[in-house]
Amino acid sequence: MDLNRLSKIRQDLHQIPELGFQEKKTQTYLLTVLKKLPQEHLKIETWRTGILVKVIGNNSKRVIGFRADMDGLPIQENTGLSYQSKHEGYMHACGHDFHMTIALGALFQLASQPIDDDVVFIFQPAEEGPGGALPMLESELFAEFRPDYIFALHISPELPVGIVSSRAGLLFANTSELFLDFKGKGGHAAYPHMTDDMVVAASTFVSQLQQIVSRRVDPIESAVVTIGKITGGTVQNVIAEHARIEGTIRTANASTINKIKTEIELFVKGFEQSHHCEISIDYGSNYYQVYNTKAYVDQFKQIIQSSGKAKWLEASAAMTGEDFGYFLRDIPGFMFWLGVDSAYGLHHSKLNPNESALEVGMHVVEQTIRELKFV
Ligand SMILES: CC(=O)N[C@@H](CCC[C@H](N)C(=O)O)C(=O)O
Repeated sequence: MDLNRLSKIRQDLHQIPELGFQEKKTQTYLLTVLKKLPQEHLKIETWRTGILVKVIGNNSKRVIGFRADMDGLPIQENTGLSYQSKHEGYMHACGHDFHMTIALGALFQLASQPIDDDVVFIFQPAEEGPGGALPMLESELFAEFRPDYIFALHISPELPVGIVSSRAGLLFANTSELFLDFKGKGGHAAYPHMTDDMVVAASTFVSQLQQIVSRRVDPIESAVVTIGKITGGTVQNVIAEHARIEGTIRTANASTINKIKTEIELFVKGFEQSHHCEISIDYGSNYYQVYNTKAYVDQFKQIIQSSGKAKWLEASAAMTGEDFGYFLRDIPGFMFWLGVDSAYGLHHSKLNPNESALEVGMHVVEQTIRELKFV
């Protein structure tokens, strides 16, 4: 598949970002493209809003898996591009339009010229939340497609086009969402002493919460608590009876996340007393770390270094989360970063990846499928 075709697919997908498990238009679009491919080697099944596609090998003994995530984010796009999102308030700001396009490109190449083994392309919903990987992995349908090794990519705006980057072991963090609802007595703006003011309570809580990372977690461990959203109150001259904060916890070690949760719960108990309020905690969805299998990363690095299509860069572990970690907990494999050179990063309303990276990604995925040996 050439760059023009890849670019057309990517721009079509870019215009229809949908949230996790709502990827209906995306699924329909992908199925339409898939139906145009030579069908004799393909087995296509849908799972919720996702799709599993097997390219049946010439003489199959094993199965190779490649996963692409499908969902967008609740972000208002601000790129000014001619193919900007048509879904007001939603954007492919994490590159999943790129991931799906690259998967389709590699699938097209493989369907035209299959290898001996079967290759499964996994179009997985809901990576940003609430998490599609774990329920898909546990589904009866997935058992029919289950690969013997699996890999995936994520775009990296910070890296130039042509760079491929990964590492053995930990690549992405353990994550847990964090939702806290504050309830207390509201009232007239002029009589604060007769209220409990949940806006003051929640904002105090947010700044003190950071001390859990700085004073309760061993500094040798890595941890992040980010609050990305705070809401509360109804109007400017009424003291709020409700506020809500929404965030995420990230740690390099799976056990540290439990330590942080215990500390948050202790802190909440004391805070409820001192601020005369009730706080409910919801941890939302939790993702297991992305931990790459060394034997596969070592081979992948060799393939990249001898490919002439891309350059290798040894990665550092990052605090990003990915439910692909659940696939890697069960099935050996790896994830890698693909350079797309954007001045604005992941989850930014101006993210604008360079489309020439689509071709690099497609070649790297196809070549890896053709050359990587099972270990
Ligand atoms: C690659 C990436 O950006 N992934 C997301 C995953 C989010 C999981 C969940 N909603 C959470 O916030 O914990 C990320 O924000 O790292």
